[in-house]
Amino acid sequence: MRLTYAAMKNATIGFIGGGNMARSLIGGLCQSDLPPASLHVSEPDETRRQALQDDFGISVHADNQALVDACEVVVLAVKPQQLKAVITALQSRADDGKLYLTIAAGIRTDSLQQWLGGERSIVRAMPNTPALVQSGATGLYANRHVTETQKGLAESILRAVGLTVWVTEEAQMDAVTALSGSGPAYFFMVMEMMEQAAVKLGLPTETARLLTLQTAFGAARLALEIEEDPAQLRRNVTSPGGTTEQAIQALADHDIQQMFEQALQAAHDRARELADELGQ
Ligand SMILES: NC(=O)C1=CN([C@@H]2O[C@H](COP(=O)(O)OP(=O)(O)OC[C@H]3O[C@@H](n4cnc5c(N)ncnc54)[C@H](OP(=O)(O)O)[C@@H]3O)[C@@H](O)[C@H]2O)C=CC1
Ligand SMILES: O=C(O)[C@@H]1CCC=N1
Repeated sequence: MRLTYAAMKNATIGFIGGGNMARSLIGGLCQSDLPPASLHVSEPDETRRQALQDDFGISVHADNQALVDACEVVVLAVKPQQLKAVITALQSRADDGKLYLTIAAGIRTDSLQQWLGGERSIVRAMPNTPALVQSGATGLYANRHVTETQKGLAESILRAVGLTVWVTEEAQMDAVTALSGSGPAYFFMVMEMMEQAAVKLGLPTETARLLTLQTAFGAARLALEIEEDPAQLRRNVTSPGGTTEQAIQALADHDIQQMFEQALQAAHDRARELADELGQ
């Protein structure tokens, strides 16, 4: 995909909804060399709106329509349950050339197009909160009305805050949601549990946390930078007859693989349910 980074720098990008994920994306984008003047957000909660303006120096709106009128890329960052009401309240012409970038879990581009009316350029994206520190991972899917230039623009925006991957079938976005959209929560939970277990073994909380976080960071960095796959990297830690072997056996005894399969399946199925419940 040819990157249109210059196009991104000249585009006005507006977020409808200034909650957790929008804040992560906005924070990450502000650390790239995107001028804050090109970023807008509309958010009903005044305190949250003010905080976004104070923290990032971006333009804030109480009114979604004012934001849509001002921006060529509209990022739909409200909860899936809020999306239909937000979109159907907007006035926009089908030929206005705007790119709609939805980050809502589950909700399909066909539903959005129906609510917006007419043929619309819609990119469905599933980012994650590490975007705030420019270490995000985003899956992307474009509907058939999205031009190559708009695809480049969407990719540039998400690429500025981390890694991007296009999927070819929209259904795959529910798997991306279960894996990398929700994924940071699984790793944070493992960190919480490892820290608590280490405290029970006698380490001070602060020491346990530091060692946990650096170990998570080091493991991820090693897996990203070394050719060996995660299974081999795990074997490299596991000395025969040693300590890791016992820990891995204890995890296998509780069928941790099946637990992860069930967890990702549950997240995937919830994305489908959200689409079926809310997509009409
Ligand atoms: N959190 C995450 O890690 C990820 C979230 N997503 C997706 O991002 C979207 C947002 O999630 P998240 O940030 O967690 O949720 P939040 O609830 O934190 O953010 C949504 C924001 O939109 C505001 N809002 C509500 N109604 C309107 C309206 N009419 N106009 C403008 N803004 C409105 C909400 O206000 P109020 O709270 O008052 O309702 C809230 O501030 C969801 O669709 C989710 O699926 C995708 C990837 C990862
Ligand atoms: O939990 C959720 O529904 C959202 C989507 C992916 C991460 N958070």
